[in-house]
Amino acid sequence: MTAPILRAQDVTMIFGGLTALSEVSLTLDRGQIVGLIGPNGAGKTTFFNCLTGLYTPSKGQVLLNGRQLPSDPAQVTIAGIARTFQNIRLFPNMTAVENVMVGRHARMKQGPIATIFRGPRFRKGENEARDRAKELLAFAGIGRAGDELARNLPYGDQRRLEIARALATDPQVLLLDEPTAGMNPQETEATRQLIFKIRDLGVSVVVIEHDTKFIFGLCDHVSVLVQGKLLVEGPPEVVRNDPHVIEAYLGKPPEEVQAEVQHAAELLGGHDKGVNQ
Ligand SMILES: Nc1ncnc2c1ncn2[C@@H]1O[C@H](COP(=O)(O)OP(=O)(O)OP(=O)(O)O)[C@@H](O)[C@H]1O
Repeated sequence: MTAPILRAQDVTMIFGGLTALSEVSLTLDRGQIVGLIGPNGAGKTTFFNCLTGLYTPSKGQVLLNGRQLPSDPAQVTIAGIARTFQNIRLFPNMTAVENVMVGRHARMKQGPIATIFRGPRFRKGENEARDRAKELLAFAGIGRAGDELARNLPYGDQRRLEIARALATDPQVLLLDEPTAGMNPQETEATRQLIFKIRDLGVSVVVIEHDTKFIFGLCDHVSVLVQGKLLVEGPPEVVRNDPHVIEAYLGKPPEEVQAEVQHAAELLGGHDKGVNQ
């Protein structure tokens, strides 16, 4: 068995008097898609921030390929972790291609002299970055939008553009924070297929989403955070039917939920179809 690509161990994050995360652990294997769900304020984005060097955990550690994560986000990108944000963060007045090229520059080795004088080596690097950006836009399904300003793109395409830009850094691990927020069902399904394609490239993915149906139809493994603590984790079919998870979402006590699940199973002739389908 190969070692996990990413391992967060007992990550705790305290802001003043508020414990936003308490001893949260997560293991991401190569080629795996892991989902992170939980109610508002559960600590999901804070956890991503700990995985990208934006926050240094108060306790615990994050290991990428068995090595301690750098504490600087730019170094984390170079080490192989890329992310998208809950609120889209594009350069609105740059074209789609230029936005992706910004991601590509994290990987380029242009020295300051080459950049200042814009010599042949600089131009070669820029041309390569542009070609790669176009490839990635096509991969993300928005190849036609290369010359459009980011701010003029439809919302769903902006989200895809963010993913293309993250991929331009050649990540081993991609963290997606609510990639389908605000999308219609067709865009959501297209995003699900895009994430499968990304996984097929060999990139391991962690996804935060409120849409549990999307998560259960996408992920190999799901972790549920509630009030900064890991409530349940496991395969989607196990997590989906866990009464504590249903309680966290529906606000009902586990016993009541269990009774409802039982009742529904009886009505369906003994076939438990699950509650969140
Ligand atoms: N920089 C910060 N300083 C102080 N408190 C913070 C900071 N960042 C997050 N928090 C607090 O930590 C808790 C977890 O927030 P976080 O944004 O991680 O939750 P979330 O699960 O991503 O929520 P949502 O689903 O609404 O995005 C919240 O109580 C939030 O107010």
